[in-house]
Amino acid sequence: MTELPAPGVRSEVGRLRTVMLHRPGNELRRLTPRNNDALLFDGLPWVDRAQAEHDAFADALRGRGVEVLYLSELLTETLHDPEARQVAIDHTMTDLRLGDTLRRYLVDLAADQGPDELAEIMMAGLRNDEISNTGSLVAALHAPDDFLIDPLPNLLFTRDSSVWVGDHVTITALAMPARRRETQLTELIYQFHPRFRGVDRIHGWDKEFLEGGDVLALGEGVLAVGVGERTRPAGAERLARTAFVEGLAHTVLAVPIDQDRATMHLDTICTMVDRDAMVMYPNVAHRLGAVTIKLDEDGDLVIEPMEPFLDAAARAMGIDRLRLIDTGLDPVTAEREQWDDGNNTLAIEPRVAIAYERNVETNERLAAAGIEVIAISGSELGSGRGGPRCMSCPISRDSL
Ligand SMILES: NC(=[NH2+])NCCC[C@H](N)C(=O)O
Repeated sequence: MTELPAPGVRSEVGRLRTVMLHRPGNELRRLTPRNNDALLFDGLPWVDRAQAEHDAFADALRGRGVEVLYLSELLTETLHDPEARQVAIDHTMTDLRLGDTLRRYLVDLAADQGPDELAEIMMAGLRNDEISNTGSLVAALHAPDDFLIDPLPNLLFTRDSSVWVGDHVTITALAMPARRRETQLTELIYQFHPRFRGVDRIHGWDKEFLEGGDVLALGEGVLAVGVGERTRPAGAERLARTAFVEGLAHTVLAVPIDQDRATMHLDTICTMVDRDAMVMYPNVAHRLGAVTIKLDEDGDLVIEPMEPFLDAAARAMGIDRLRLIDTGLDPVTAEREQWDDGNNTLAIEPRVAIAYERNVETNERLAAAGIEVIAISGSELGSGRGGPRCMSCPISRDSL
């Protein structure tokens, strides 16, 4: 039997061995023009096509020797464990909106389901017209198509709901109400799935907001954490302190980003494509700043004054210069391609990255800079505003 690659991620570009994806499922069929904004989608994806695009993404990874794990399969396998089932049901049903009668009904209903059906309820949610008479005022007064358990269409973006820092896994705390429940699922998987037995977990879904799309492993022991619409300063501070104390990092850069949908995570602005090179949204490249955080001998955080991100990053990484791949685009093209996740690439080894094909100009500039671009189509996947990096959670990468 061949050994499974040991879990652990210490860079953005080390050879990718294992990744967790989520093939979009019925949770996407829940999106309507009335709920898509709250559920953080800019349109209504054609689900069959989104699945086909996602299968092509997974094939591109497998074609390069990457092991693809699916969140839904891990979840279903996890739900074979009676203790995990109990925790899953308790967490899913804590919502105060339900009231005691409906909660009791739903707990019983959930307890009767097999692992597949229970996983499906946890991911795709439950509508009022999908259950029968409950004797609950809450159910009686809700419209038939109201959700009693909300669907999780953003599970697709596995980047955000957990992030490996060295050999520890971070259970993140997602800022938007539509995504909060996602990290209860990732916590369940990492806590109970046999594959992850013995793995140390840090942070937690009940902690300060911290999203994986904001966390970049710039190099061994160096993290950059975007702080903006999603990750809050307190979330970045807790991650920094924990990473120092656990010996997972020696330097953390906190990087303020605009609190806008277009720049919701640091990885919508920049991603690494080589040991010492990034592709970055040109409209912000030279005004991005960073605050360097370290730990002193007394165990106190040392927080340095703000300086240009590229300088702070190079110093922390111990290199002369962090190369910026200048996409040299005019500001309008740059803005369009940034919106379509042109800067959100997934490196599978140094100088090889997966990117959306639609960002023609950004991809040309990457190729001209010596980066092999594996282009995938994302016309439907992109309607949730996330690219290849957002749609992947690396579990194992080789050290550089
Ligand atoms: N790492 C990322 N950039 N993730 C993108 C997440 C997109 C998702 N619809 C959201 O709004 O949360």
